Amino acid sequence: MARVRECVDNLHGLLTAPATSVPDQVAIAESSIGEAPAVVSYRQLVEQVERFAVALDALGLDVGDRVVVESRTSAAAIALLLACSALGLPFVPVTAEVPDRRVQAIVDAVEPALYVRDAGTDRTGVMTMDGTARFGWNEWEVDRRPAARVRRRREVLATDTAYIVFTSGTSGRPKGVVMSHRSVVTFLRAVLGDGRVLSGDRIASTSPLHFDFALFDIGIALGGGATLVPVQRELLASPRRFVAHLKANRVSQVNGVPSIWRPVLRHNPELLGGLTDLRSMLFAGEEFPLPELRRLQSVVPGVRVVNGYGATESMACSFTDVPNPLPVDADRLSIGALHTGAEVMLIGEDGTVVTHPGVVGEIHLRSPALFSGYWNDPEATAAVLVPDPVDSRHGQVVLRSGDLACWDAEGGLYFCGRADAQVQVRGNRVELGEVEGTLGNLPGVDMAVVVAVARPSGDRALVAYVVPTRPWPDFDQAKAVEFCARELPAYMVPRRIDVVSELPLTANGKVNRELLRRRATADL
Ligand SMILES: Nc1ncnc2c1ncn2[C@@H]1O[C@H](COS(=O)(=O)NC(=O)C[C@H](N)c2cccc(Br)c2)[C@@H](O)[C@H]1O
Repeated sequence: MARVRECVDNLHGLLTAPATSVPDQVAIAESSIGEAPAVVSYRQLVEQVERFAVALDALGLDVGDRVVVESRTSAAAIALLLACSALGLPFVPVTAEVPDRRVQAIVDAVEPALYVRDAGTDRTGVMTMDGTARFGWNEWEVDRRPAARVRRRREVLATDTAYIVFTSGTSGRPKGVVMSHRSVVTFLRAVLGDGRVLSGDRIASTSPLHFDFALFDIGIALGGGATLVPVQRELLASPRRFVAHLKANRVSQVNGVPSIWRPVLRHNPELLGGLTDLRSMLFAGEEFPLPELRRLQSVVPGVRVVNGYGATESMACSFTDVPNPLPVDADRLSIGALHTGAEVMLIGEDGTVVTHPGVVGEIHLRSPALFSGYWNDPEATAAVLVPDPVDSRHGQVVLRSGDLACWDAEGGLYFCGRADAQVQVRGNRVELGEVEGTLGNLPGVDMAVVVAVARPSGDRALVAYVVPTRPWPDFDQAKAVEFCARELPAYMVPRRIDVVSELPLTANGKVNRELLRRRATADL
């Protein structure tokens, strides 16, 4: 079987490089679940990668054959992903949190040559047509060998697929984001080049392996010769255990979606003050509600907070420091500090480039780290990898993000919601985020989510869900509606405002707006 050559861009090469310079540096610090060693050095990681590569090679797969890996973020899983990369086998990460129906849809779409799951999981509801195996640290068990195949390929190239990550895709049908080694390595090198990771860093990764945020964490930690500290999902629900884990591992950086901070901010914010090694936290995936962000800054005043923005289709594109402390009158965060080697254009509805401050346009990303396309979906691909709106003659495509934003006079770039989050209410365009921002200013409201519900009349009604800063015995809905009526035009005032103790989350930890929309439709 072909093995990637040293000089060819590949995740394996980038993430195992520190084994040459700092072989005894800890690569991954695992809470000692099962028999996996508590810490794994770069040398030990590379040895395990090699064992998996030999095992995979023995199965006779061909470059490009997909391997579905079901696992939590672990040293063994990372070693397996890197072994797949070395052999040019695209990995498709799934986790126990992904329901059978969705895993089946992914398996049916990618037709994996091999489905490997970590010994800790057992999933019976998924039919696979080819090879199956189980793995662990120093553990490899083939249950069903993959069918024999002709090996057509002789080299692993930078343009070969590193991974396919399925996104929920607002349209409902999951779309497989196909990322090449060249794209993801180019992106990670740029972020590392911007000096975001120091080799002594200990980076807590709180995202599930099926979410590319986890792949980002693995990429910058190992690519930067730092230490990755996986944080399992069950720890996030318990503030005491979450903080204890961060402290025990002397974590210097915590990466995750905004919701990972919600439980500790609500129940035990004082615990965060004890994290003396914590230097920075990076959030990404959705906007951080400003009341919560202010509270977070107040309990960890010296910690750098970075607003990471970007889509799986380019992994990410900007990392902007949040002003610390956030000015009192700030009602939005910039996403304008692009990593080196990327450029954003705002395109107006008329297709021209928007440069005037305050004018909203759709973010188009020019970058060498763009995805190859959606797996087996050329139409969806053509809709987002579009000709360069400035000059299409050179044939280069840019990523049409679906996100709206505007510049300010100082070059700050401000997120103005998803293009598909613009709704028409009684003929008026409403940016749901604007209504959410206003509700967020209501005293005692921690965060607010506003959804638009289609009415039989064809019009839309706005329904708001607010999370109070503390248990709120008698939320006065009339007063809240009155507050909105004073602050917003009539068509932007929610029809209902419900108090919820917490908001439903997606498998990636983002607010589950789709579920709230369904709930609002049922309630109305
Ligand atoms: N910082 C923000 N403010 C506001 N809206 C954000 C932010 N980050 C996203 N989004 C939204 O999420 C969409 C994209 O979702 S995604 O494809 O699932 N990818 C993601 O969420 C995660 C993303 N790949 C990623 C992974 C690792 C590091 C970083 Br840094 C970013 C974007 O198009 C935006 O609409």
